Amino acid sequence: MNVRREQSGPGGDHGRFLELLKKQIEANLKTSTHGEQSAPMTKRDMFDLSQFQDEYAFEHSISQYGIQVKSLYHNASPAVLYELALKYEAGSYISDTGALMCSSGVKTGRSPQDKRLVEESTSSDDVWWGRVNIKLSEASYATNRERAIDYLNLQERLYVVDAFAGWDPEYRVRIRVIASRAYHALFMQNMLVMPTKEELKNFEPDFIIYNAGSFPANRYADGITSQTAVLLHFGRGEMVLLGTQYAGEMKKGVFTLMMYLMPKMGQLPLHSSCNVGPDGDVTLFFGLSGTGKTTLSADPRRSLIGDDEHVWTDTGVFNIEGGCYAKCIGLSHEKEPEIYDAIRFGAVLENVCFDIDQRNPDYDDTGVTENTRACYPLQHIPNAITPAVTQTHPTNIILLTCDAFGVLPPIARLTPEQVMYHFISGYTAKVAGTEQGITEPQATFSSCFGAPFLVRHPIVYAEMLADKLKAHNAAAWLINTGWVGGGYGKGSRIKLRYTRAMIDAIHDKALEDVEYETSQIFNLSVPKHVPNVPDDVLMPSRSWANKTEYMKALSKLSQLFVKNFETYADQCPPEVQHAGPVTSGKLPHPPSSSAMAHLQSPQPSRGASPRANETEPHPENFPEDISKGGRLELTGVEGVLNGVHKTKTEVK
Ligand SMILES: Nc1ncnc2c1ncn2[C@@H]1O[C@H](COP(=O)(O)OP(=O)(O)O)[C@@H](O)[C@H]1O
Ligand SMILES: C=C(OP(=O)(O)O)C(=O)O
Repeated sequence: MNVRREQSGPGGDHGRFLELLKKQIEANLKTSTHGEQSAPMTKRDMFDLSQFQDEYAFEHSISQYGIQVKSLYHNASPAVLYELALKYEAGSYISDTGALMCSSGVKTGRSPQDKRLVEESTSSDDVWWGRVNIKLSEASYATNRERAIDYLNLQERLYVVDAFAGWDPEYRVRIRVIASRAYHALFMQNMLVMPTKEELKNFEPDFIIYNAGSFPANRYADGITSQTAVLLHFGRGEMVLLGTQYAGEMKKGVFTLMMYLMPKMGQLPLHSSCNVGPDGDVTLFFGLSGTGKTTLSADPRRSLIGDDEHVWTDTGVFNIEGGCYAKCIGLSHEKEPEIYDAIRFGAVLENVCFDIDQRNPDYDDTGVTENTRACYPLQHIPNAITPAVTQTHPTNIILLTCDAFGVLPPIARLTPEQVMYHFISGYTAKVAGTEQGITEPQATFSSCFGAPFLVRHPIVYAEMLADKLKAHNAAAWLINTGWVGGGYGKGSRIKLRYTRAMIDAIHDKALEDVEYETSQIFNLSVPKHVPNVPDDVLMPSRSWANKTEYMKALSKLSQLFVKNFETYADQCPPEVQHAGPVTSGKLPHPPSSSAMAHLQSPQPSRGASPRANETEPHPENFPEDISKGGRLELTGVEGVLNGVHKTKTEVK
């Protein structure tokens, strides 16, 4: 739809209806008396009472929130949004392949420290309060909400997007975005699932995003600490954005909503990508931002379901989103052809530098940010499946970690207990740019590989995953897409083609009959050979030139794992507690009971059984305290539990 709507002035609802009717009749008359002979009326010109009713209902609905702007662009076509962005939004251009290039201004990544959840009666008991979910009072929310609406009301024109979060009609949520920028509207039209004309009729949103990101928050309001505010109110079904125009906040706001809602419906939301093989086998790739979900799920041999946010339901998996949001840094046709070619008319390029004459993007230029992005509809990927739903349960679960210490093997097969341990731990690195203030990879524990988006306690999601794994017997793998041969600054990021070869080997079942060896400390089962990957890349103890440095880094990382897991240990069965690194021959925590207690220890039946590796040096040969000298430090937000720490969790 490409509808520009003029909103009513005084005269009340009835008056407005008549006014609309009059306008339409005049337009029809003009068309039918044009020229000597009656010009044929287009379908759009024809009197259509139902269209009036829809427009009327829409306007009525918008005005209920106090929005009084005259020009509303409702689910406008990409072409119209392009024109408006180019005309009114500084820093907007068309790229040589037809993408809309936009600037998000000062904020070029998410602002997790400015995210707040309103403490209110309908949701408060379910929330994992702490540093991820920081409380905000109703009063402070009201102040900032009003500020956002006041700002939106000052605009000449606003953009409204009505669309769904979720491809499965049973679980989808109706989202309305009200924004002051055409770029934000196009972004969300790509990222949400657009309704059909029929579905748009009587569309009453469950959740509204007020995006007033070009205007600062009131930093003197109680609980607000900067001019940026990313506010969620589950009771009201609302999100308010002030002081950030980074479009990723909206999509992650919707994901946060799904992280809250889906467990209420007994379904498991995951920060993961998903694709399907020619035989219908489904793979989920879990990972924090920058670990490779988008890159690795875009695979010419497999069909894409989605690149970032999914729900594993009782019947299969559905994508929450209608599009992808890929990182562009270092993008080339050679390395990532599907993503490169998806950047064409309809796609949004965010904060990408380009040649001023030719308008061709320079994907190597980090002049604005390292977090340059492309957002495009799923349909821009040649083998994407829409509706993005599969009725099959996953065969493979791949945990992606970007290890900036460079000590985790590039690929390891996990036992069910190890999956739970690593899922709960969520060890990875934040890559530069995705969050404000992160300028180089920082090691972090981001529970469930998505701590910034968790609403409930991580154990809630972990227990649901344990149930799914038990029921569907998926094979699980840990893939380190981070550093090899040394940590950040010394080693190098593992070549994408090697990671792809490992993923291919998983899908080709080429790792079922190879020999495995066990890595020390982490006790990970590592294949000795992977087709098209040099053997010496596979085991870190061999890929590091300096073995002493390696043992120091290994020892340090394992200590960090143990420390981090202390927070969760009392909620996990002994098998899961013992599935982490063993640093001193002593197991860190006493056994306990939990919903995960059904997990049993034996290795999964697939493939050859791992064999102990006799060649690796042992860290106890390197007794120095390396925690002082390490180059990488853990950042604080993830992995640290604050506030409510539930001893018993249940799905509500
Ligand atoms: N071995 C690798 N595996 C996956 N991605 C890699 C690898 N090496 C470099 N990269 C780069 O890392 C980035 C991964 O980003 P992306 O796939 O968007 O992550 P996510 O979807 O998890 O946020 C891409 O820019 C990709 O080119
Ligand atoms: C958009 C984000 O995530 P991803 O890179 O996973 O898309 C983000 O973390 O801001």
